Amino acid sequence: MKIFNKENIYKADKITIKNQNIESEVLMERAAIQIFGWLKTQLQENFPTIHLFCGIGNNGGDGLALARLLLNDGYEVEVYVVNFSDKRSDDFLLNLARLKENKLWPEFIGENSDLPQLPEGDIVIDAIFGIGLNRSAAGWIKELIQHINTSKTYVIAVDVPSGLYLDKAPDDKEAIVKANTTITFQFPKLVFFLPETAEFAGNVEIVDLGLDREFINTTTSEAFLISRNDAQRLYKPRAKFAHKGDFGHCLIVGGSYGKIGSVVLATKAALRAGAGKVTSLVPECGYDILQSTVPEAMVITAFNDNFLIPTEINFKPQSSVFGIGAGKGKKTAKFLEQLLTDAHSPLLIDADGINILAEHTDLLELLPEKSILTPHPGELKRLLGDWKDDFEKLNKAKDFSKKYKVVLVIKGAFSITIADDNLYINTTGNPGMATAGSGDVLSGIISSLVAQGYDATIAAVFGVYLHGKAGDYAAQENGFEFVIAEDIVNNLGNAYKSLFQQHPEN
Ligand SMILES: NC(=O)C1=CN([C@@H]2O[C@H](COP(=O)(O)OP(=O)(O)OC[C@H]3O[C@@H](n4cnc5c(N)ncnc54)[C@H](O)[C@@H]3O)[C@@H](O)[C@H]2O)[C@@H](O)CC1
Ligand SMILES: Nc1ncnc2c1ncn2[C@@H]1O[C@H](COP(=O)(O)OP(=O)(O)O)[C@@H](O)[C@H]1O
Ligand SMILES: [K+]
Repeated sequence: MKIFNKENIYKADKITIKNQNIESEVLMERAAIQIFGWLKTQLQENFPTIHLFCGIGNNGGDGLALARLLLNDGYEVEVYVVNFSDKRSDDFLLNLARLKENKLWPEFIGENSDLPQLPEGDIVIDAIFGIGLNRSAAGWIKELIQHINTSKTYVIAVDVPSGLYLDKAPDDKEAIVKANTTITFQFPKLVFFLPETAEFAGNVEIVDLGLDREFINTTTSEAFLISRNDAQRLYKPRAKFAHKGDFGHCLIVGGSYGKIGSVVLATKAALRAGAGKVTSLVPECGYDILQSTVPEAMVITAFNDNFLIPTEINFKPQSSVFGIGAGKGKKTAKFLEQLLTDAHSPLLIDADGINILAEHTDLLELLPEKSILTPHPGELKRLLGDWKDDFEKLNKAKDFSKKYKVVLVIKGAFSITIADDNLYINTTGNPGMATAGSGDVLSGIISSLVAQGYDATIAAVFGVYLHGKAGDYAAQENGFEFVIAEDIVNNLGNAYKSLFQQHPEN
């Protein structure tokens, strides 16, 4: 699903109004109807008091239209106009008049007003600012936002939590509504998925306003949210007469004394994700372990007991992983240099492989095009240096990916894959996956997809999706704490199957 920037969201509005030959207030009504429908479904037979805080732009207009729909359906509503300027939008004024026709006169609050009581258990609708925010909320508006945030109400943000910018980092985090749920219109917004700002949006619901399809389809965007529909399109079905040679040979290079388990996990993951053949290359101390825990894999060893040293590889894999559990000793770094120099296919570099690159930056120039790096934020920092906020981090990561022609996967909740100036944000996964070895599983999956012929960017995007989905299945039965990395491997089958189930279980 495309994530549009602010400019294109406004354009989509304009073009829809023109092509559907409607007034702008029709879109506002659609927006309000969608939120009303969502709220009604959630509340079922409950009728808590609903406090609606409406600004004076179109976000406020949405709030006023919603207040009318709720009122006419028998809900108890308290409507406040957050009266920060006299530049009211036309559709705000229209909906204010409609509300008054329905005999509801909102309370206007300003600099010297008392802040309304917000009893525990009530609902707050935040329609103060939407995408039109152009500076931080300050003064009494900030106080009002803090009043909402400290109340024990359930807060639903209309389109965007008020105070959050769409295209830059917040300059005052105290001046942003912390929503429990954000109901956003037509397009997901990037800031809802970035580590520093996701907490303000809470659960994100995307509702359809029927905006112009052709404009949406033909307008390019830099960022995409990857959900099931998107992942489904990436899947390559298997031919009836396929044989193992069709699904590539994946080489997993890693491990050191005490860290052979990482290679076991990645090897199993590569096999379960569908690679035709997998060979693992480990120091000699790993030989017996791998042969007994993963009999399906072939094993070769470096001529050293406890860590990897330069070793000749006498076959040409379709993909390779380097770095998991490898340590970053001098000889191991030399081996990475050898692999990079001799590479015939893209490499996936993870963990200590990334740490070696960060310490020997001359090796970066040797990365084969379309190689994949999968850092967690700590490893990314070693590679790129520090950043001041999420936007700077993404820009640095994009520059890096362009400079070295590689795919970067920034791991975490909502992992982000960066390639060719595009960002792909993953939606699967859960905190149960914050457990040792889950990154090793991801490396195995992505590299397996590359071996099977998936393009590197697609392998990364699809692999991250499947990994998260498998983690979701793993957590489903016994909760987050119980998940270990092996459970993610064991649920890969469920993750694949869920792509095509009519009603996936999660
Ligand atoms: N396609 C869509 O996405 C649709 C969007 N609509 C709504 O329209 C909203 C955008 O409306 P607007 O463009 O009117 O913008 P907003 O309603 O977000 O607010 C704009 C007003 O707030 C002022 N303002 C901004 N930051 C301020 C600050 N810190 N302190 C005081 N005043 C500040 C601006 O100068 C302007 O007057 C969307 O977020 C959404 O809620 C819907 O009405 C219909 C369709
Ligand atoms: N809270 C979370 N939500 C979703 N995914 C998560 C979460 N925490 C971790 N993960 C995923 O688990 C994996 C952890 O990888 P990593 O940090 O390299 O762990 P390790 O080095 O122990 O294998 C990543 O793919 C990451 O996206
Ligand atoms: K809002």
